This record gives sequence, structure tokens and C-alpha cells, in this order.
Amino acid sequence: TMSFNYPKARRDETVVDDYFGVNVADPYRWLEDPDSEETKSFVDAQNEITKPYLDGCIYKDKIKDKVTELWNYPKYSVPFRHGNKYYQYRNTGLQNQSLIFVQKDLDDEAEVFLDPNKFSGDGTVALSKTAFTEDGNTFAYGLSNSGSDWLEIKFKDVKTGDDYNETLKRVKYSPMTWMHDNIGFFYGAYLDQTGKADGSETTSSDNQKLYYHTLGTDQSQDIVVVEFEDSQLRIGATVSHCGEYLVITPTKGCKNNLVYFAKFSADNKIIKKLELTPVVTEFVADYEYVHNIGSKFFFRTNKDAANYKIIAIDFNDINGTPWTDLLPEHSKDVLDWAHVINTNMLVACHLVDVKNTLVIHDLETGKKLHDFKVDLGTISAISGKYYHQQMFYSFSSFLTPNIIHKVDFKEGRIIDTVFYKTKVGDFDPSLFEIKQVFYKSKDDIEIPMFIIHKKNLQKDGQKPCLLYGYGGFNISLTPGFSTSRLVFIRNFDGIFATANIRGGGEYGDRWHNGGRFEKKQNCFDDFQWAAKYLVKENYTSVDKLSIMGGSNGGLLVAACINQAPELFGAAICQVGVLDMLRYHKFTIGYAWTTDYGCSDVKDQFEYLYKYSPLHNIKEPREGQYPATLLLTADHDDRVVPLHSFKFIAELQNKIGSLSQQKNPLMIRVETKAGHGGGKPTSKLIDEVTDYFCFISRALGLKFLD
Ligand SMILES: O=C(NCC(=O)N1CCC[C@H]1C(=O)O)OCc1ccccc1
Repeated sequence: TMSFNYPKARRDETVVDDYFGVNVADPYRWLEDPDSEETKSFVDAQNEITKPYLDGCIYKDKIKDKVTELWNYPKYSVPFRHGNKYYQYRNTGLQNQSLIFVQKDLDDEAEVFLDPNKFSGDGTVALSKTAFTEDGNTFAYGLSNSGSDWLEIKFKDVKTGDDYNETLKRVKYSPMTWMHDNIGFFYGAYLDQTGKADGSETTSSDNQKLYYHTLGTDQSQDIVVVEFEDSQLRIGATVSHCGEYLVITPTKGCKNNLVYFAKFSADNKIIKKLELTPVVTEFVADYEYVHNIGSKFFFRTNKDAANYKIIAIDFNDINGTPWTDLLPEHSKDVLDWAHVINTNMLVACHLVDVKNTLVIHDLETGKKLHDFKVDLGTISAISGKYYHQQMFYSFSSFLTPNIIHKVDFKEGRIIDTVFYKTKVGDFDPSLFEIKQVFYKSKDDIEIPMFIIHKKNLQKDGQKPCLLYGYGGFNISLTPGFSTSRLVFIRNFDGIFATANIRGGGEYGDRWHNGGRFEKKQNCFDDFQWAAKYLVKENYTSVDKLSIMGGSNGGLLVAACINQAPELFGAAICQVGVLDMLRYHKFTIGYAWTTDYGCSDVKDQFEYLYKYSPLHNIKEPREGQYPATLLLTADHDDRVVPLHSFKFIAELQNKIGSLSQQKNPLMIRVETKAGHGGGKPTSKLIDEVTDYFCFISRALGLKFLD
């Protein structure tokens, strides 16, 4: 095994912060400036170590070919109906960005409506949020560059295919919603933020305002229609399905929002700030607009309902008429989302032990009308406007790429047919199996875990295993189809496992709250106990076990290798949140305090300091750190790359020089890329290939053809 001469990054020992009397050194503070020559040469020096190591993997070409081959299957979204046309995202398989197709009827020849690959040669301009007008004649679309959260909004005339002249700039974390006059458009922007705004800056995003744009005019004419004192609010907004209200749902963090509304004047003229009526003015719960009938509004909420429910609020009499439950909270099943279709039917999707169910209720009475048969897996999308008598939904799972269903509502009947079944080359799902196990964590709480492997597996403890986790922000890791993981199972003769650890939404607020604030350590314990389970049950062994996670999941991976380096052979940490004392200072980091807390508060500093990856790197009592690869990118303005730069510098400095540390400790820094959203297929395949090269080389895995 090689030893590595890692780049020596300057340590500035003069940078020391005082947190409530505790002095914390931050010698790599200078790495927080992405534009300094010193930081740029640090990144180049790191890539000069990492690239030869990855390219030195003897299977690199085979891995890339296999990943590409399995990736190359047609990906279709559910069809969407706007105006009198159907639209659908399609990718033949390897296109960098999916295209939007349009057709008059479902059995007509579809033609290209929008091809985002035309916006750049390398596919680094991605289509982000989009919104059609009610009449379907105008299409608003947001473009994101190099993976940044910043959007530029354009408007296309559907009939001619031509774009209107205006471009709305400095848009970020923004709604996109049209007045029903098909001319007025609402969006959120940071127009008074100075300096760079291309996603490579780390500037904190403050003072978002909600603007009203009139189609065909210049952005400079736009009107501020909603703004709040609190500069950290992101202003969610939706024009109600009836077109007569604007529902405003400001949020500050990543949990709980407020609710206001404005009723439009009869002539729909908007020339100044909107008169807002307050509905919810404290951050006590999530409230998501589902539908309204006149002044009766339906929201999905977790107010007094940890597993969420649908309530009805009368906007004409907010404090008079009691708010009622339309769809009561289920004692165990979590209400994932709800959608109104066919005028008076409510489609409800629940999560039951991390598997989706799909039912239809009567909108008036809440009475159940229909149960869709759903296998172990996820309802990955639904489409259909409330006034349509037709909807589409898609299903996918670990061994099942998208199956699209068409549902027609005719003469009181519900007719569910398979509309499109995705085929993936020569992949044969019958050769593999999915298991769901419930293992005990450190505190004996039962944690679900999906394990996927070839059938007739010999549990000889020698199988390479890839354990994936996230554990935060009420996000649930539900079954999904991933060809890269199937390459790991098929060609490394491996096992893929995903642990539904606390902090996620798998069991509603109970599960989310079990992994937040001072309980965040439960996430790390749950993940470490998943690793112990996989070894104890003879699926794999420590030196064949890799852990992987991204963003908050990158925090998970980095905290776990600090706390239990002896449990893992390799660790893949993608775009991780790694400096828990300073994360809130950059871009949208302050919004994450609803999960993490903040080092500005004494008792929160204390528990953050205990697990913050950057501050808890220490020589293992015995053995070494796992082979560790950090991945980040120069336009990641969700989790700025400085987290990974500082962590790898400290890891190489403290651990890289130890004689017993034979495993590589590296970072892969991508250019013209961001947090992950919108990444072109070519870059995704290169990234998967690289971290498979890293794992296989570090663990000495064989690649079977
Ligand atoms: O910050 C988040 N979400 C939380 C997030 O992205 N986190 C939370 C921790 C690190 C990172 C992650 O895990 O992906 O979203 C901001 C946003 C983006 C686009 C539109 C509206 C709002």
C-alpha cells in the first residue's frame, strides 16, 4: 500500500475564536475564500494527488463502461397536461439534460418543446423550476448554471416557440406562480445583494422579496408585492387553484412556515404591495397549500399531528370557524403528500414502514373511495390538475425503474392502466432481491434498513458492501432505482444497504425530532449500528464496508469516521457540512439551524462542538482512518466547498502523517459543478466512476465483467 505526500496547507495559528469562554482554533480559515490564489493552488495541489490515484485503478475503463452501459436507458417523466397539450420530460439515456416533449394527444407523435442541451456545449446549464400559465400559452422556465442555486427566468410563447425579451435575474429559493390572467407572474429575488452571484460566492442570502412581473416587460418594472422585516425569510407563494388568492408561506429554516393570504381585486390589477391577511404568524408547524373551494382552504400540516394530516381553514372567518380535519392524522402512517383531482377527489400518499401507499378519498367527506395496489417502493411523481378527469403517477423501486400509470375517472369509475414501463438494457431484476430489516440502534430503537443483493447470497462476510445514509431535514430515503448501485451489486458482487436513520421523515416528526439539535448523535449512532449489524450478520466485513452520504449525509459520514474509524474500510463524503461552528455564515446555511442549532447559542455550541467533523479529527486509539474521499465542486452554493477544503486539510495534517495511516485521505474538487442538482449525465458518470475506482482500489475489490 502506498503512502501519500499530501500537500502542506498553511496553518494560521493566529485564528482563534472564543465561544462562551472556549477557545477554538481555526487555522485553515483562509480556505474560506474561494477566490484567493492560495485557495486555488490548494485545490489544484489536492486534485494533483487525487486524480492519479483514481486513474491508477486498474478497472477504471471497465467501471466507466459498465456504469455508462447500465445508465443508458430511456428515462420518461409522467406526462403533464397544460392547456390542450401534453408535455413530458424525456432522456434517451445518456443525454446530459432531459428534453421536454409536447404532443396534442397521448398517441400523437411527440415533438421537442425545449432542449436544455442547446443552452451549453457541456450540459452545465440545467432546467430548474418551470411554470405554465393556466391557459397553457406561456411557459416560464428557470435556468441554473454550473449547478448553482441561482436561477435566471425566461418566458416562452408556446405557440411560436419564441422567447419573450426579458430575463429575470438574481432569482434564488424562489416560487414561480402565475395570475390567472396569464400575464402576471410572482417570483422571489435578492435584487439588492451586491457582489458575485454565480454560485461560486459564499455570501449569505438575505432580504429576499416577492416580486410581481408583467409578461413582456423589463424586470426593472417589477413591483415588490411582499417583503418582511426579517431579512432571512424565504417567501413561498402560490396562486390558489381558483386564481383569486395568493397564498404566502414564508419560512426561515427548513421546518415550519407562516401563512398569509391576499385576495386579488376583481380587475386583477397589481400596482403596489399586497394587503396580507395573517393566518399563521408563528413558526410552530408546516402548512402546505393543497387546494381550496371558495374561501375553504385545505392544508397538509403537522400541527398537532406528528404524522401530518389535512385541515380545512375558512379564510373568510379564520378565527371564528374552527379549523377542521378533512383527513385525520394516521396513528402510524405518515402523510407524504395530498393532491386534488377530478374536482372532488383527494389523492393521498402515505409512507408505511418506508413504502408508499396511494389512496383516493372524497374531498367533501374524507371517505375512502379507492386503494391503489402499490408494491414495495415509491410513488415518485403525480400529475393532473384538479379539474382534469385524468391523472398520471409513477412508481419506482430498487429493482424497478419508472412505471407510469394513467388513471381515468369515467362515470364514477376509476380506471388505472400502465401507461409506460421502463426497460433497462439487459438488466434482469429477477437475479436480485430486496430485504427490509429492522436492527436495534445503540439505544435499542428499531431502525429500518433496506438491503439489496444478488439472489442466493452466501453470507460469508466477504461481500463488498456500500452503506448509504442521510438522517436529517425530515427527508425520507425511500426505495429508488439507481443503476450505479446496481453496478456495485452486479459487478463488485456487492451488497447495497440504505439505513433509514433518525433525523429523516420515515416516521414523521417523531423520527425527525429524534435526530435534531441535541439528539443529532442518534443519527451517527444509528448509522454505526447499521454497520455493526451488516458485519455481525455476516453480510460483509469492516475492510469490505464503505459508507456513503451527501450534504447532511456527508456530515453523517465524516462524524462516523471520526467517532468509529475502526468500523469502516472506506468512506465517501459528498458535499458535506463539516464545520458545524461556522456553517450558518455562508449562503443558505442559516436555514439549517432548524435541524442543527447554532454555535451563537451556548448550549447549542456545546453539542455542536462535540460532533463537528472539522473539530473532532483525532488519532484512532488503534488502527487507522478508513480510506476517505471527499467530493465537492466550485459552484456548490448550497453547501459551500470550504467545508470540505478545511476538513481534508485538517485530516491530512493530523492523520495523514501517522505511520499507521496507510489508507488514502483525499478530496475530488469538480469545476463547473455544484451541489448536485442539474448535474449533466457526463459529469454524473465520471463522479460515480471515480468513487467506485476509489473504493475498489482502496479495498482491493475485484471487478467482475
Ligand atoms: O437549504 C435548503 N435545504 C436544506 C439543504 O439543502 N441542506 C441541509 C443540510 C445541507 C443541505 C443538504 O443536506 O442537502 O434549501 C434551500 C432552498 C433551496 C431551493 C429552494 C428553496 C429552498
